[in-house]
Amino acid sequence: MNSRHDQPLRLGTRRSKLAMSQSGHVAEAVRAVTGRPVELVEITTYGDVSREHLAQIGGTGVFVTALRDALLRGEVDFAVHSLKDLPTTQPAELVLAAIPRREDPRDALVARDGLTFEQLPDGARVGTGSPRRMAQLNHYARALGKRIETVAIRGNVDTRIGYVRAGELDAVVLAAAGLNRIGRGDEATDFLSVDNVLPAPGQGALAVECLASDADLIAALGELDDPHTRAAVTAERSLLAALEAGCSAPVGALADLLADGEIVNEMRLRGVVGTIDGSTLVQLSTTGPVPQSHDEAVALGRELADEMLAKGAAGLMGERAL
Ligand SMILES: NCc1[nH]cc(CCC(=O)O)c1CC(=O)O
Repeated sequence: MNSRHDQPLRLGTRRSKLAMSQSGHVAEAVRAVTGRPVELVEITTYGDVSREHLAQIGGTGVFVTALRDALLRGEVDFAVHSLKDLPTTQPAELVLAAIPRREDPRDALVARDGLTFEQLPDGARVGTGSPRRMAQLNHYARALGKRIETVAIRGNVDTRIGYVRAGELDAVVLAAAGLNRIGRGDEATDFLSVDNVLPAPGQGALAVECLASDADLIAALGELDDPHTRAAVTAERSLLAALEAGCSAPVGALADLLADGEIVNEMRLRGVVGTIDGSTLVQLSTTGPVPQSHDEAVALGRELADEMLAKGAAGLMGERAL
C-alpha cells in the first residue's frame, strides 16, 4: 500500500457506468475499513474503445488487462473487476484480496410491454451476445413449446436495453446484478430462475485485486471478503477451467449453500454446457461439504467437470455466438 497513511489509496476503474458504480461501492467500503481516503483513477481499456465484437478480440478479458497493467506499473493500488470477466488463470504478481458478498446472480429479462419470458410470443427476437444465454434460452423456449430467435448483440447495459426501447428487439437478457448496480433494476420484466438459466461462473460477484507483494493492503482489503462467496465462485471457476472453456463459452455454473435449518452444511454446484440452438444441454449438479479451503473448492469444480465431460460436454463447446 502506498505507505503514507494520509495519502489516498488509488482505485483503478473503467469508466463505464457499471464499473464506476462497482468501484464506487468498493471505494466506500474500503474507506470505512481503512479510514483512508480512496481516489478513483479512470483507465480506458481496449474493450471500451473497440467496436469489434468481444468474441473476436478475445473475450471480456480485454477489460481486465488494462487494469492489471496499471496495477503492475504501480499507477494504482487496487482494482475492482466483475468476477465473471476474469480469466480463470491468476497472474502470480496479483491476488484477489477480497471477494465481497455476491448479489443476485440471476439473469434478468428486459422485454417490451412488461412481458415475462413465458409470455414472449413464438418467434420473439431476444438479444444477447452470450452463447451461454443463447443455449439455455433456446432450450427453455423449446421446453415451453415455442421458438425464439436469439440475436447477437453487444454493448453496455444502456445500449442493450436501447434495442428494446427502439422496438428492434422484443427483449434482451442481462445480469440482474449489472442492472441493479446502474440503478435500472426496476426495468427488469422477469428474473430467470437459475433452475432454467444458470448464470456465468462468478456472475454477480466482484473481485478486488492488488499486488501480491502489498501485504498491508491485502490485509486491509481482506476485511471485505465473504468466504462463502469466495468458495462458491472458486468452485464455479474451477469447473469452467476444467472444461477448458473461457468466458465466451456456453458454460453456466452456480454454487450455493444448502442449509439444514440454521446450519449451513453443504455446497451444491450446478453446471450446464449446451449448443447455442438449445437442442442439446449437459446439465449436472454435485453436492459436497462446504469447502474449507481454496483447494477443496477447486476440487468440487473439477469433480463436476469430470462428470460433465463424461457426458459429452467437450463436444458442445466449439461454437461462437458472434
Ligand atoms: N459481460 C459484461 C458484464 N460483466 C459483468 C456484468 C454484470 C455484473 C455481474 O455479472 O457481476 C456484465 C453485464 C451483463 O452480463 O449483463
